[in-house]
Amino acid sequence: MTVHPLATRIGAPTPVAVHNLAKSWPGAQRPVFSELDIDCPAGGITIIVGPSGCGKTTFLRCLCGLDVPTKGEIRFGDQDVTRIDAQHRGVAMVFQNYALYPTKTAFDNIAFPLRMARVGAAETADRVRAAAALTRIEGLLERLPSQLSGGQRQRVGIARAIVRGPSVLLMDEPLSNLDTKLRVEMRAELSALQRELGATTVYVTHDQTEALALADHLIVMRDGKIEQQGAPEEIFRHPADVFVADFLGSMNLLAVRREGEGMVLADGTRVSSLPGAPSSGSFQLGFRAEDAHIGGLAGDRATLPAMVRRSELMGSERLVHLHCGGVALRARLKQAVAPGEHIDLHVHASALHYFSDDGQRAGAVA
Ligand SMILES: Nc1ncnc2c1ncn2[C@@H]1O[C@H](COP(=O)(O)OP(=O)(O)OP(=O)(O)O)[C@@H](O)[C@H]1O
Repeated sequence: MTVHPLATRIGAPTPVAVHNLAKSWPGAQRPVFSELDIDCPAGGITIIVGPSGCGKTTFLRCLCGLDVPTKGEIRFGDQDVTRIDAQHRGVAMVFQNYALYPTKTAFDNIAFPLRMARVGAAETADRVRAAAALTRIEGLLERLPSQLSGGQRQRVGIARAIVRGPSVLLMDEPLSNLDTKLRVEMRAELSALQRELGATTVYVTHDQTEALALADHLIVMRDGKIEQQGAPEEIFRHPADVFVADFLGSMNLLAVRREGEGMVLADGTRVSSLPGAPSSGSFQLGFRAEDAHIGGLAGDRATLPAMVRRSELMGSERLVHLHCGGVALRARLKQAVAPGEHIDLHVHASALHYFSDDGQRAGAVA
C-alpha cells in the first residue's frame, strides 16, 4: 500500500484503547459516562452511535484532550495519553459545526494548525494543497467560509483536521449539517479518505445508517453506558437487547405469551408457530420491516395475521402500516395491499428475534 504524503505515521497505525473511563461534571447527579472499555482497531473506523445526550461528544473530547476524564485511562498505542495536552497527542478533530475562523480564507483555516506548530511556509503550502486535493477543494482556497456552501465548509474542516497527518482522527457528527444527498456522497468520500490516510478514526453519530455503512467497529451507547459493541453486521443480526434492535433498523415488537401448547399475542390472537421461540412464559417477538413478506417464503417461518392500515409507495416497494396483535407494525412489501385488507405476514425463522420481557435477547434461530 502506498503511504499518502499526509500520513506522517511511521510504522503500524496507532491502536486507541480506553479502560474503565468515566466522566462526571461537578454538581451533576450522575456521570456523563462510566465504565467505558473500548479497543478501537488500528487504522480502522470505530463508530459510536447513540441518542442525543448519551455522552458521545464528551467521550470524543476526552480522547482529544479537550476534556479530562474523572477516572480511567486512554492509550494511544503504548502511550498513556490520559493527562497529555491535546496538541501533543497526534490527534485532530472534525466538529459538527465546522468551527472555521470566519475572517480567514479556506487556505489560512487549513494552514492554521501548521502555523501553530511553526511549520515552514513552503511545507505549509504543500501540505495545504495536498489536503485540499484529497478533499476536492483546490479551487476554493482563497474563499472565506461565508463564500462556501455547507458541504464545502465541512471539506475545509476535514482538510484542516488531516493537514498535520494525525495518527488519530476524531469526528463529531461531521455530516449532520448536510442535506441527505450530499451526506451520502460525503460518507463515501470520507470512508475512502480515511482508508487512504490510515489514521485510526473514532466517529460519533446518531445516524444508524451512517454507523452501519462506515463502521469497522461499532459501539452503541445509551445513557453513558455501552449497550453493545462489535462488528456492525453481528450487532445488526444479533442485537443484545430491544434498545439496540430498535435503534439500529427499527424493529417491530410484539408481546407473546405461551398458553398451554399454543402462543397468544396481546390482543388474544393465536399464533400457530414461532420457530426458535423461548419454551415457556412470556416474551417479545421482533422482526424488521424488510423481513416481512406475503407468501412465497419456503422453509421454517412464522405466520402473523395482520390488518392493513395504510400503504406508502416508496418506488419499487411499499411501506405498509399494519395492525397485528394489538400493536402497530411496519412491513416493506413488494405487493400492493389495500387499507382494511387482512393478510398473513410471513417472516423467515432466521429473521425472528426474541427478547425477554425486560428487553434482553432471549436467543433466536441463527
Ligand atoms: N461542560 C458541561 N458541563 C455540564 N454538563 C455537560 C457539559 N457538557 C455536556 N454536558 C452534559 O453531558 C451530557 C452528555 O452530553 P454530550 O454532548 O456528550 O452528549 P451527546 O451524546 O454528544 O449528545 P448530542 O448527540 O446531542 O450531541 C448531557 O446531559 C450534557 O448536558
